[in-house]
Amino acid sequence: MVDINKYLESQLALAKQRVAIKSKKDNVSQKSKDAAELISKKQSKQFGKHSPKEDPKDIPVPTSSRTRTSTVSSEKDSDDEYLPSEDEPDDIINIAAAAGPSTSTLPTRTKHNLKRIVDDGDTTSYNERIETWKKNLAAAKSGNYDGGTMTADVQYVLEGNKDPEEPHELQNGLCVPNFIWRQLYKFQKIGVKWLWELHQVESGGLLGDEMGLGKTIQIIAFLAGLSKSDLGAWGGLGPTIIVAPATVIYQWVSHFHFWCPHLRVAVLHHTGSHAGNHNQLIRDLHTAHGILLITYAGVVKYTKDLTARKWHYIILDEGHKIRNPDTQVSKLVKKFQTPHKLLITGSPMQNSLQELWSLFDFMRPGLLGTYNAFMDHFAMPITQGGYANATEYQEATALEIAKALKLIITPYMLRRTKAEVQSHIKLPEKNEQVLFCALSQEQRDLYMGYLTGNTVRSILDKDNKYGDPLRARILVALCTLRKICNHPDLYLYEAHEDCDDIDPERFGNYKRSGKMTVVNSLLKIWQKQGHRALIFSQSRGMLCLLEQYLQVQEFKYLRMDGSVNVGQRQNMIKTFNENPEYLVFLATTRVGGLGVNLTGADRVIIYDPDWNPATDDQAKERAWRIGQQRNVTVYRLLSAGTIEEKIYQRQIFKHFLSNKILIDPNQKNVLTTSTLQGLFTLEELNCDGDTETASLFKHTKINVDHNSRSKKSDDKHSTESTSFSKKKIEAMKKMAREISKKISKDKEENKEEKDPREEYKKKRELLLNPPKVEVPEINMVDDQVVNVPFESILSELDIVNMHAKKDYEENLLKNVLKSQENAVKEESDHGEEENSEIKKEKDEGTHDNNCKEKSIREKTPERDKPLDKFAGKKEIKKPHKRKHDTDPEIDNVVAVKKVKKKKHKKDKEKEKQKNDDDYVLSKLFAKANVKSALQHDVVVGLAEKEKRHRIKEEAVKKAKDAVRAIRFSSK
Ligand SMILES: Nc1ncnc2c1ncn2[C@@H]1O[C@H](COP(=O)(O)OP(=O)(O)OP(=O)(O)O)[C@@H](O)[C@H]1O
Repeated sequence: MVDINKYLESQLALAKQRVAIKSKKDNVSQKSKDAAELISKKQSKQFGKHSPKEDPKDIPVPTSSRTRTSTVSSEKDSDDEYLPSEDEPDDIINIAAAAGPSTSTLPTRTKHNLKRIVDDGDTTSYNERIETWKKNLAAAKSGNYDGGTMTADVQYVLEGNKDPEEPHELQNGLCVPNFIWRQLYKFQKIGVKWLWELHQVESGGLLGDEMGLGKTIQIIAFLAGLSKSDLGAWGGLGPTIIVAPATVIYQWVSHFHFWCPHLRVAVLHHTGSHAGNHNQLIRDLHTAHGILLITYAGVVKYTKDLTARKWHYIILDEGHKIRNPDTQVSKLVKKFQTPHKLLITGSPMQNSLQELWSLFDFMRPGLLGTYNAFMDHFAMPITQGGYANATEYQEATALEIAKALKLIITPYMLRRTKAEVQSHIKLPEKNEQVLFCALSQEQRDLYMGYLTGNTVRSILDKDNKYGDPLRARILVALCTLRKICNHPDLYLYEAHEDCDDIDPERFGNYKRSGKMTVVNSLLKIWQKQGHRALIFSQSRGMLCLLEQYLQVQEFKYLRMDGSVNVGQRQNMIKTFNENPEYLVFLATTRVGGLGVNLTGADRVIIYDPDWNPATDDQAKERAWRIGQQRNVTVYRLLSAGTIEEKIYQRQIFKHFLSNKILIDPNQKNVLTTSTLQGLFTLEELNCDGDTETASLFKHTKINVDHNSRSKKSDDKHSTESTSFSKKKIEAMKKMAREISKKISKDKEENKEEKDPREEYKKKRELLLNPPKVEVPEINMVDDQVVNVPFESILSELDIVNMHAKKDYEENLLKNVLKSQENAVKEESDHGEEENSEIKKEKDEGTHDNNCKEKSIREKTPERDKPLDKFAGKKEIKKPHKRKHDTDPEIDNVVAVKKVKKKKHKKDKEKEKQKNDDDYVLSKLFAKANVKSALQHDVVVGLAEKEKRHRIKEEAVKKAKDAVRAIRFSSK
């Protein structure tokens, strides 16, 4: 039976730890208290302007004054950028302003002389383009082509095909030009056929393929088909409107010009080539049955003139922008009178089910009923059933309703994931990690100062004597905390905005921000390794600091945010993709993160998380898409223990919700809603050295061998356990299971007595003895902690971890050690096998290392030796020093590289990426104060799903082959 004294001892240690944390919290510097006071006062004044009677939902969030770092005078206030996201701003035309900051502290940004893409708004330039295209085509046909603007049909002819007009005819007469059709992937052809089917039944639809799978080309191929087929009332393709975010409208132009050069494509925007009256352009385009490209803001602006005409097609690119049914633009796009409404988005559902309703209300009005009916009968039960504390009945109901909803929407929504079509597109690997970065001492001090300041106190005050709108206070406080997480100066210069004594040496210095220190390490390693990076931040202020850093380090970069002219964005992207001299593409998540192709980069940093996971997902998908040749690694940076962790947890919940409808109604949730109090605390690392989220999702945690850590590492939280070999941990788990069993047995024996710790034991057993640790059923996390209240999980995990890791606990377990002997022996044998394998390796260093280790072991005093027979295994597994393949100068390379004989090329590539990433991680752990790392896609439960899908696909393929084989054999 477990010794109750030991149990109490561990509880006591935990309590002491908490007291220590609390006393640390009280230790906030005067400087930080003053700053918090100043800011709280300013914020208080802003709250005072609002009437206490206002409905919290309608309260505009007060905007505080712009930070000094902001470079563009006309930009919106930076607080907006930290709030739950809405639209990206259209462009701000004043490029000169964007070229340099207002203070002399920042170096001037280099201006890039980028060419623009010209649309067909201006009749003369349109006619010239058509002339040139026809000449090129004729030259290609006659063999005299000397390198003009390339189009898909010219390419087709140059490849030896005679007739560029040759169509590929689909059932019922749609003639897609063969020069496009042959270029489509199989799943894209299916997409075009699906669009054609919808057309024939006069229905709208949602093309929801995952980002980067070529939705644009599918739409263009379909429209090209219509325009080449003499069908229906419009005689083929009638006038069409495509609404798209400002950043991608010129991407559409260039795609149309390449794939479908005969169509007239004009941009209705002040950057477009049309000089005259907008109504004239609308009229011309309408008559020419052309394509009118317009931004979402443009729809609002020109709505009267646009809706006055009949259009054949209206297509919304990044159509999730109308996910809120109450916005003006959502209401306006629904006014167009045509059944042919298409919506394109890689993130069909981002936050809630009401969004799905809004999208369907545009392209298939009535299908999901009225808003109220849908919310009552579908959205509410599904959401309720998703909470971790849902009853069994609620869960079952949610499941059935989610299934029904999926059935209803399936015919009108086509969504393929990259995993599903991987065999067609052969995308390289992607590795996605969440890095928990420690705050710098200064950030920590400021953070605590603000938490104990007036604004936060007023929020947490239950009586809310202040009478001003709580929601506004919360939002402002959250924004402020997020600024501190990014860099102290984003906060401090708000506090001291009237003061002019900026120290240029100190201002924006990367060492003062935990996350920037990580960025610094990453970029330096990546530059050596030949990688190129995208860095996304929510805030332009932060972008300025990052820009300043890049300039100081003399890293070549490009920067794109709302201040860059819409007409130039496409060329900026092209320049980055084509010129490897640029190490970094810096962008705001909302401007650079949507719709664009940035495959020139193979590394992505999401500097700060958005409340909406889809915003971050969109951003990271800029690099991992068709056209990418190299393995991609994505790092999401989170400041450990702060509001950013809470945002990440919220993201996971939202992921769960959209997966439930779009992928698998069986998905279970793991998190309950966190309390207000929880948002305004600074969590300390637990006794395991983990952050809150890392311990919650500990099975997705990436363990870097700490032998590869720098010896100088001052990480006092690093735990002994992390250097245990996998097998030792496994064996420990086995031991832990034995204890659990023993506890259960004891409990059984004393069934009559109600043990107050019964509940605890049950949960502990669940945690210690998870049903499937390595291969999760649905979501690794679900299996273990579902139905356990969020708050209680954390403290219990602490105890469990201590049980599993402390030596004294191992002593306590002596009574079960015997039963483990066989297992341990087995492992020992296995270890010896490995040992002999290693010995076989011709690397002489191996032997040396083993010898060295042996001598060290001999010198180790008895009490410091590893406790049991694991010791032998640990020595055997300890990797010999090996220089990293991509960077021979650096020691301390990633260890635990198993010796295997033959590997396939793909495995090798995979391993190389893993080693690259492990190496980067080991450096980060050693130098840059990264506290822990999680595998993001595993956290959101998708990786497993994708794997299973692939397995299933393979199985189905096998079955089909088998059927074919039988048929063939009978013939
Ligand atoms: N069949 C194809 N042949 C060649 N290139 C292709 C093909 N399909 C897609 N691509 C390329 O893949 C990239 C991604 O395509 P596209 O921008 O249309 O993706 P998307 O699905 O619209 O992504 P997002 O949702 O991020 O906007 C583009 O560079 C495009 O040119």
